[in-house]
Amino acid sequence: MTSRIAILGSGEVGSTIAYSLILNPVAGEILLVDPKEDVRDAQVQDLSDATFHGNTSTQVRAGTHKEAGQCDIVVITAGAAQKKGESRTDLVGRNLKILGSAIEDMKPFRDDTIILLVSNPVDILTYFAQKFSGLPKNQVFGSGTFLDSARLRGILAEKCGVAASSIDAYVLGEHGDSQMVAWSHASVGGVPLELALPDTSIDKEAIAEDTKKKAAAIMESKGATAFGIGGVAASICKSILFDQCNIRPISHYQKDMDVCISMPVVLGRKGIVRQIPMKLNDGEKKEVQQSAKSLREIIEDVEKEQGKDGK
Ligand SMILES: NC(=O)C1=CN([C@@H]2O[C@H](COP(=O)(O)OP(=O)(O)OC[C@H]3O[C@@H](n4cnc5c(N)ncnc54)[C@H](O)[C@@H]3O)[C@@H](O)[C@H]2O)C=CC1
Ligand SMILES: CC(=O)C(=O)O
Repeated sequence: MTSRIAILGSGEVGSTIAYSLILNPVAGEILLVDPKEDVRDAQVQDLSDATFHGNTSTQVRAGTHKEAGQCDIVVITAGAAQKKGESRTDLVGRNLKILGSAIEDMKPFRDDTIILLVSNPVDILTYFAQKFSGLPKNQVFGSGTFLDSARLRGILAEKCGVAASSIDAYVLGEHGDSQMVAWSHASVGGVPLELALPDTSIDKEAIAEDTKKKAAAIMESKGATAFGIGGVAASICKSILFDQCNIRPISHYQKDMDVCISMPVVLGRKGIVRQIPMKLNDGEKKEVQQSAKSLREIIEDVEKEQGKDGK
């Protein structure tokens, strides 16, 4: 059977994810779902023109929320993006409302549908998407700090003169201001960073800060980010549909803290197969807990304002 990916939101991010999925074919069909029908249809036409390069059999068409609920993967990019000076968490009120109504419109879901959250604040929306959808928690997760980790590797690669693909380094916690870098696990070619690059001076604090601020720096000049998340979301979809069992830092439910934050997991056809336990040092553990705490406070504020169900 043809695999199908629905993308909710056909704006900057949704259309770029669709484009990445066409260039690196992952699914037979991509459905774009957006209440702005004129924009959606124009994106379908434009993207269809990109399917003629001979390397893809992917079809793109407009779809409904109901059809999305029956797809293999639903990628949610619906909602507002940050304006200059706004943080991701400033979007919570606007985007939670959109998320709630979009999920109701998609019901009933196929039992094995996977929901990938991209809209911000992605960790908070992932938490509520799990509640709203009623799907198993391993099937509802967010792109989280996979994008930040890619940014970190890119910066490290440039500083060290090593290919980014040879660097293993994770940003964990919130996809946002309280994120942290798990330096104790950073390695180059499997060798701890300091051992592998003894002559390279690395200002870890500055690198972590540049990684965190990269989205804001891009937005300052071009108003939005899209290509990075386009590649990241398409790669997540590929890990799922091809059952690749890649290890990725993805936002998912943490029972002990009752939040969704990013830690490394194995990603396969059923979604999150399992978490990879990381032996963080005491300082890093504290940073992750602090990050989770800041998200828990936002969740509690939302629940206080809108009732326990967040709607
Ligand atoms: N997680 C990540 O790493 C990243 C997340 N983002 C987030 O992605 C989101 C989308 O950003 P852009 O595409 O730039 O915004 P955009 O404004 O270009 O597009 C959003 C689209 O969502 C549509 N929409 C609204 N309600 C909908 C519904 N119920 N169903 C389907 N579609 C609906 C709108 O009509 C609009 O076309 C933002 O929240 C942004 O912060 C952006 C970049 C990276
Ligand atoms: C906008 C956003 O979340 C990012 O580019 O990281």
